[in-house]
Amino acid sequence: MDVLEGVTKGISDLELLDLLTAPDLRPAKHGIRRRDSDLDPLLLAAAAAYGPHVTRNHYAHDFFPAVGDPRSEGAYDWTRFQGETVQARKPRLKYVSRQAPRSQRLKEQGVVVDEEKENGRAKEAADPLRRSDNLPSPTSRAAPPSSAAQSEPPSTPTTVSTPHVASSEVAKPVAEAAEVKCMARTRVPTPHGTVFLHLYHNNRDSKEHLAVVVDPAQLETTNPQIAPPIRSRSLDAVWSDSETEADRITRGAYVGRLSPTSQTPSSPEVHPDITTDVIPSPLIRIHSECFTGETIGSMRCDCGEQLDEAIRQISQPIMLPPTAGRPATIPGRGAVVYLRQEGRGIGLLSKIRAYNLQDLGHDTVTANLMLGHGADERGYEVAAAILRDLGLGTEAGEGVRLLTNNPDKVLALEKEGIRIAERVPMVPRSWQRRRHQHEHGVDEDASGLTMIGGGEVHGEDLDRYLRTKVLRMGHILPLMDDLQP
Ligand SMILES: Nc1nc2c(ncn2[C@@H]2O[C@H](COP(=O)(O)OP(=O)(O)OP(=O)(O)O)[C@@H](O)[C@H]2O)c(=O)[nH]1
Repeated sequence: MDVLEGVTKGISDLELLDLLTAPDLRPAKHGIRRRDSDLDPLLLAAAAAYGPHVTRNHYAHDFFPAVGDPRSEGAYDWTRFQGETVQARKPRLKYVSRQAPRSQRLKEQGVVVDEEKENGRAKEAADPLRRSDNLPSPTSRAAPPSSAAQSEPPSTPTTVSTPHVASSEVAKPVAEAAEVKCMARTRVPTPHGTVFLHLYHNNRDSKEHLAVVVDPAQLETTNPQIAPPIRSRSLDAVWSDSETEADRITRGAYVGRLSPTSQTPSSPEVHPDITTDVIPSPLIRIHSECFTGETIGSMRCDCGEQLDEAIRQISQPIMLPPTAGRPATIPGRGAVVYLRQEGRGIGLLSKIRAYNLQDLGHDTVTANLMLGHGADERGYEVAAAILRDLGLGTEAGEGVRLLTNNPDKVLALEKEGIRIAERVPMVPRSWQRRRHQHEHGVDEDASGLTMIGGGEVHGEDLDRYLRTKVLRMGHILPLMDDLQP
């Protein structure tokens, strides 16, 4: 080693690699014999390129109980592990640290530690765009300290030793309410008028849920807005002392219309909780992602049509009771909360498989159950948090009119504390047309109904899907059995 050390002092890793593996090693000069390395130079170089933080020896780690035990089913392949049998169970080796965390040891030694800095949190706190600030771990966080504890001055360093508590002994975290943060907002012109697209992060999952806010009156700067603006509290909040006006405007925290000549950052004070008797509660739709229906125009379901129809209905001008000095109508207002829970929460892969089971004759509910899923695996906590952030359905503000036929959605939102003033039915366009034809004897096609795809969705698959929703999922929609297709 000493010889090598003398030889290699001051030369780079690459030169060393060259020295050990080159065919024309210069033994005479360095005084050492050439030896062919068993090691692949590329492997050596790759190993040298990694930093010291990478643990390379995982074979002794207890990743999964059966791994490495050739007697167990699924040995060496944890995906095949079927669980330990009672006979085969051997005492599990568990790594338990006997050392308290560094911060605690330093405290015990009387060293004052800036914990924020130690944990690198100071920067995170100042930068709300950092992911960890917006996406806490999917497991529940511990309940925040009580206000009394928060107001206590920092304790002086003490030498009293606190026993190190194993993580399993730490008090169980209290279930938290879903929290959301609007990361960005922008104006989007649509066939139904201008909407504001809001992108949210939350503390429940790592998905980017969205809110499509219809409130074009916010673009008007000349006429005073009669209804309270639908704006995100978390977006309009000041995120840090160092945030500039340009930062705020780039993430969409502005008022009025943004243009090269108009750039007015918003302030947290732009959220009056005004309620007025003359303006109907905003129309809201909680919509779940459906790639097939919304993107490729699948006619197995009416999801694409529902999304479009919701934005259309919300965008309709609102008639006001005639009063002197007030306009007869105001622009439509409301929102579509777009949740990334594809396939009623089972995901696209399972939904595609479910479609094949439906082709075999099973309905949408049975197909889900056959795949080991629930009929509906969705949750509405994040949707409720988004509505609260937009000041919709809150105790202080207005109630909402909810566009849905699904009674479970209404109950779930009410359970989350959302005030629902009215349920507004969502009647499929093809059923509206057929009822109209039946009642008026007019052969009317779907023109006149605006839709991104240019028409309504219809067909046997759709009718079967809608019937199942009514008959097996309790959706509130009059059936069309008596009418001709
Ligand atoms: N698993 C499964 N999901 C489906 C199927 N067809 C549509 N979906 C999903 O169902 C969801 C659509 O539900 P929503 O539009 O929110 O409607 P809903 O809860 O049924 O009730 P409404 O509010 O009355 O429309 C989307 O996530 C679709 O991907 C299907 O056959 N199987």
